[in-house]
Amino acid sequence: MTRAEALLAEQAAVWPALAEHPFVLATADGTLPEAAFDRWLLEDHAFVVEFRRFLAGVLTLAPDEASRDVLAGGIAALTPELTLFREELARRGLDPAAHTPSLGCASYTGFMLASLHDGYEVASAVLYGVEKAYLDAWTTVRERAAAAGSRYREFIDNWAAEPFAAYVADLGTLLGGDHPTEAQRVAFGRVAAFEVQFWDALV
Ligand SMILES: Cc1ncc(CN)c(N)n1
Repeated sequence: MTRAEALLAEQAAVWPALAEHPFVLATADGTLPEAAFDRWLLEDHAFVVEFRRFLAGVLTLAPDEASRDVLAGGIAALTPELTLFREELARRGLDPAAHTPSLGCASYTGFMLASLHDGYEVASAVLYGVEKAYLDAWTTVRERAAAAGSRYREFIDNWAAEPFAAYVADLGTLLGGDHPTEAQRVAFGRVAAFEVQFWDALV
């Protein structure tokens, strides 16, 4: 079992709640109220802004060029992702500069950025968890929404298509094949809990 598999296996009681969360299911079947999607757009835009700083920090900690190549690809992908957020926010008349992130969002991004001080092993486990959580949630949206089509197609394509799945697999590979360290296990558990509370706060 790889480190990534072991970390996920330990969260088997929590992880499925991400892909089965009411917010995710309502996004999939098209019943999500517009106001809830607006809330998510503002909160997740704020999250991604901080996430890019975190990812840049992980890149500076990475021990070799192969890892840095993977991480640099992740940073590059955030440019079109942020454009997608900002265009959708503008279409909806929402101003991200006027949005104060919730305490839950601020706690999550604060935890993420603080994990950089624990070094590459922990920060890379946090990164894997953050990205795997969205891959799994948005893959559920894609699978359930496929028949009906979706208003959220661009967001589905961002996180549930092959390039992102391949990137997340690469992030898992970067963790290596050993048993996770205790610090990685604790940090990964925190990511799972933060992801659930992020969705909970939006419904
Ligand atoms: C809360 C959250 N978790 C993960 C991701 C994927 N980077 C995100 N955009 N937002």
